[in-house]
Amino acid sequence: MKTLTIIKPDDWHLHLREGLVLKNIIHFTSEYFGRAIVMPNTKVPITSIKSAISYKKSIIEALPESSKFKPLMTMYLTDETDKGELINGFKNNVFFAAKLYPANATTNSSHGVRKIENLYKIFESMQDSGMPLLIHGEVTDSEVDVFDREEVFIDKELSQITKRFPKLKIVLEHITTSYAVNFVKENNIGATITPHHLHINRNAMFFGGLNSDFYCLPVAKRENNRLALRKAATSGEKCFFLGTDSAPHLRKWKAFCGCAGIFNSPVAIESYLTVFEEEDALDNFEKFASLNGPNFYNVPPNKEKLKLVSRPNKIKEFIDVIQEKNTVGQIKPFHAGETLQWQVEGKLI
Ligand SMILES: NC(=O)N[C@@H](CC(=O)O)C(=O)O
Ligand SMILES: [Zn+2]
Ligand SMILES: [Zn+2]
Repeated sequence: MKTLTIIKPDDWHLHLREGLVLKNIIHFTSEYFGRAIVMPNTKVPITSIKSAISYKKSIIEALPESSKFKPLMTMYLTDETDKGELINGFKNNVFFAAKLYPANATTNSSHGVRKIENLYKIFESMQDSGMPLLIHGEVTDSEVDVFDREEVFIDKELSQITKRFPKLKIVLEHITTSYAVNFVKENNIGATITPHHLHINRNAMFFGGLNSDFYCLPVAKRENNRLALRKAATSGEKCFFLGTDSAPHLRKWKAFCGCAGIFNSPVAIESYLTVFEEEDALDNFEKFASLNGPNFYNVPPNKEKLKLVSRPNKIKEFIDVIQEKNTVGQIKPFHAGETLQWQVEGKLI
């Protein structure tokens, strides 16, 4: 039996949600990842030190007993963001980073930023204090084709930001195109890559009829882009690191409104590993999962290890959301019903 032991990974882009969903899903991340950057697009977004502290407290209370998992909090930038609040929160270790959602670009982003230029003063202070800027990189103009929104964002917005703020620590989140891969490499910024964008191309959304299970934002693109992402992720290059963008939506909502987001935390490590094995790059997995992120963010890698075993691993069709022993909802995980060939030692889903 093939095994692989790596330094425990971190998830540099994660949605934990709140309340019952948070309580039911957090263990999928907290058991197998040392830290995670928690996205601030909760129903009422995390826009202040106070709300970040209380959200962090609810996450810690939801953790399994004696868990050492560390949630890293982010502040949701809006047109009204107060620079003092942001930088103070960073200097006092409340915020690990700031998150930029162009208004209405994705799930729960209606409070996002309408004119990015208006944030330039804030970016200057972030650059001075070393605070990372995490970006959902898509324009929202209705004239721009949904499949072109990442590229247009890079040309219209990101290239301006990198030019004006060359020392600002920027992560382009969940990249989906070869254009983004090249931009990241050439401009000294970082990027997260999700498991689903390594496995599916845009055909998946039309598999067996309109299929919202594979709908996320940015949407998966053409096959040539998927191949470029696989090459980037498995290259071991320092600018690319693990960020699952695991984004749970209850089945009833997903089926009803087709909301954007794929829930992959129950299978993320196994899903990535499948890709690394297929690309004959298992040797680079630890870099992508456990070393490149800490290197980018200037934090030490985790001390613990994680053992991965090559054996058939059948993934459940649904993860139940349980309240006082009753199933009150379900969430479909990525790879539902498939059998993967890797498993984190001791994990059953
Ligand atoms: N990726 C998604 O499709 N959805 C995310 C938001 C995001 O990361 O853009 C969500 O919060 O559901
Ligand atoms: Zn996003
Ligand atoms: Zn996300």
